[in-house]
Amino acid sequence: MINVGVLGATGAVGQRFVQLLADHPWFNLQTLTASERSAGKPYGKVVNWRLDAPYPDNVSDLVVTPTTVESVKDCDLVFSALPADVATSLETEIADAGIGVCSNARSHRMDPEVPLVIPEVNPDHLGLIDVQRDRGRGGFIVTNPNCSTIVLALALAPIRSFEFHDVRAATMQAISGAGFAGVSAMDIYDNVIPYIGSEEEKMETETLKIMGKFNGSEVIPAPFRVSASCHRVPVIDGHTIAVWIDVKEPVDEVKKAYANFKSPLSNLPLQPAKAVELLDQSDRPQPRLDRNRGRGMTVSVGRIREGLRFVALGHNTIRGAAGASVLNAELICSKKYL
Ligand SMILES: NC(=O)C1=CN([C@@H]2O[C@H](COP(=O)(O)OP(=O)(O)OC[C@H]3O[C@@H](n4cnc5c(N)ncnc54)[C@H](OP(=O)(O)O)[C@@H]3O)[C@@H](O)[C@H]2O)C=CC1
Ligand SMILES: N[C@@H](CC(=O)OP(=O)(O)O)C(=O)O
Repeated sequence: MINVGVLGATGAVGQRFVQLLADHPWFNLQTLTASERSAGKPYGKVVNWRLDAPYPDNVSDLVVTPTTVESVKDCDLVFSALPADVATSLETEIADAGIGVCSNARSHRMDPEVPLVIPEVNPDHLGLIDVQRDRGRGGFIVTNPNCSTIVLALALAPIRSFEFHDVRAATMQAISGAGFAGVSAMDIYDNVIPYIGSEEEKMETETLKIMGKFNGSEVIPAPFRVSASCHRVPVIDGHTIAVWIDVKEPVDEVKKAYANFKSPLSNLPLQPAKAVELLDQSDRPQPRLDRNRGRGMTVSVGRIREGLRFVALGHNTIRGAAGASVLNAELICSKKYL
């Protein structure tokens, strides 16, 4: 078993980590950190469990520690669900202290030596761990993408061998993406908010890094353009994206590419049977009906029409956050980086 901790374990993403790690076959969840407000008390006493999944009783007695390097010194690997302003320096210090960091935070995603990984799309980018180690780092930082970016990149993966230059995406993003205290009921009820700070820029840059080529020392970004428009909608979980892309192949051929898409992974505990699932019904995917496919790890694609146009959907705090990080960690272990 690999000893792991969760940084920011009481938050929206932190709780998802705890849910996914409490009974994980490879990882022994031994450390939970949060802010000074929560530190020193048993997790069961400070966490306000708000997931639609049972609370894992076996973590109740773990005493929450402050979020410091010292707190995680006995861990082999930590999962970070920290606010980005806290994550930036702390994740660096933890990795420099010899511990692996799988982070959800945006802080290091675009650092040239940090892999930004989706296991089914760019597993080879983990080679950047060697680049970090070659310059003397004992541990490593590996990141997963922004929650909208990961849905878009997985939806593009089955058609990446077709020629295209221009991807346009309009998101409809769930309120859980903003954290528990993120959007008030007065703001979101009966409403759509057509602005999510920096989200469009993240989709436009992260997608190109993920779908870029790793040449052994750096990632050369993919040569197409992404243009995004991001919107918050009154959905609890599940980000939906309408996509337009200048693929010239006929719809039937595109559908075949989705139907035939095979994940390159095998035997990772959290990998879904289908990373991308093509839905035939004319009114799918829908967040309430489709976000939990593959235990929240499957991205659903539907409404493929000439143009080329389609709709993609993924669970933003599972495939878009904690689940993405845990799958990255499983890949890291299977590649013997840990
Ligand atoms: N991949 C993705 O796209 C996604 C990434 N995220 C990212 O994940 C991170 C967490 O998001 P979310 O769970 O929504 O946030 P929350 O606000 O719900 O939770 C924040 C967590 O960090 C802790 N924390 C807050 N301030 C400090 C501090 N100064 N020092 C130590 N710990 C602190 C909190 O502890 P306490 O309870 O004690 O306050 C809590 O455990 C963010 O970086 C966010 O951007 C989020 C969603 C999707
Ligand atoms: N911005 C995302 C969640 C998030 O925190 O993203 P990031 O980790 O890229 O900052 C959302 O609102 O749904």
